[in-house]
Amino acid sequence: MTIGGAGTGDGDGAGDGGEGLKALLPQEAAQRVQSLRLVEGTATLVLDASGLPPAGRAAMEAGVRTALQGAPGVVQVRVAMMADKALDTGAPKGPRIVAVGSGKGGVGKSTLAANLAVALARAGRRVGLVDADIHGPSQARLLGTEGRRATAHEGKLVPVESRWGVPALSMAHFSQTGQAIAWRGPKISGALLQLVDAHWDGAEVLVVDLPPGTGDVQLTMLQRCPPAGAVIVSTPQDLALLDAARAVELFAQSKVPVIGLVENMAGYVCPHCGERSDPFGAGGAEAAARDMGLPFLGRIPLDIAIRREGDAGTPTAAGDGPQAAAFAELARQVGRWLDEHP
Ligand SMILES: Nc1ncnc2c1ncn2[C@@H]1O[C@H](COP(=O)(O)OP(=O)(O)OP(=O)(O)O)[C@@H](O)[C@H]1O
Repeated sequence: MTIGGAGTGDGDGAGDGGEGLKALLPQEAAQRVQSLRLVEGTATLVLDASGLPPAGRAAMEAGVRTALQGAPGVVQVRVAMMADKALDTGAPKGPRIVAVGSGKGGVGKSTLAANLAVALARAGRRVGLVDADIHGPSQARLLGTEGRRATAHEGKLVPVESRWGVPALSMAHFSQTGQAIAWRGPKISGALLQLVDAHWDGAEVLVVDLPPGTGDVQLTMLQRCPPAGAVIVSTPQDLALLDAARAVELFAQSKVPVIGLVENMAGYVCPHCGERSDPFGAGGAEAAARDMGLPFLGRIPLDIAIRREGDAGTPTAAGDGPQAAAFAELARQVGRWLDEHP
């Protein structure tokens, strides 16, 4: 398990099958490689674009694509151009972003993002929520804003208010419930930027619920609106933890600090007697966090009430039970991290 490995440890920035490819790049691009990986036909590059004007960035990206197209083993090329925030005039300005990510789908990342946002708001923070899961949005349901439509004002979107003190934007606020959104590449990136660069007036934190994995949305986010930090969600099983390590690596390669790892569905709470058991084992995520040198932010149990309240649009964190307290504790840690990393 490596963190940042190829991009930060060995000095040449290439790894996981990327060494040979780096030699094919135009010299200036090769010097700016922060990480380069080739996994199952997809070459993923992160380049340092500090100081380059927009036209220079576009030209460098085009040069990289041309150089790698048709190279041995390469089916697809993904390029993220990272710029020093002070120099990046293209990045939307606004609240600080806390990205909530996972390596794998279905681990409860959206549930966690919604409850984290509500718990931060309850703790007195001004917070907004972006549902960056463009293909499978779920935040409108989780916050009880299904069927509501986002509006626009002076060319920017106006978030939809929820009952929980958390305004939100989701593709579900634009499409019919259940309608699939079959967008790809640039269209997805454009949608994400509009959701982030909206009228988040006065919000200090924007919780962004990322889709699972390491695709276009993640790369756009890292490139155009880099998060202040990331929270990674995993279930306790080994396989989920391996995927979580990949998500951690993506952020680490892009120099986005990982605030910590949260274990969701940790232990089962019996709805009848309230007793807790551990069908998937205990302590896996905490040990994985330790191995990766990351803070462990706590456990949220598998509790049928969390699913029921999520489906009903009344987030658990807005209530008073033990699970609300668990989300409050998570929010306290994330809030403290933000205060300590201004
Ligand atoms: N701690 C929990 N206890 C009980 N049910 C949970 C818990 N966390 C999430 N769930 C339920 O698990 C299902 C998946 O959760 P969620 O949609 O938040 O996952 P996700 O990782 O965002 O999934 P996707 O990758 O599909 O977006 C939902 O039905 C949700 O209500």
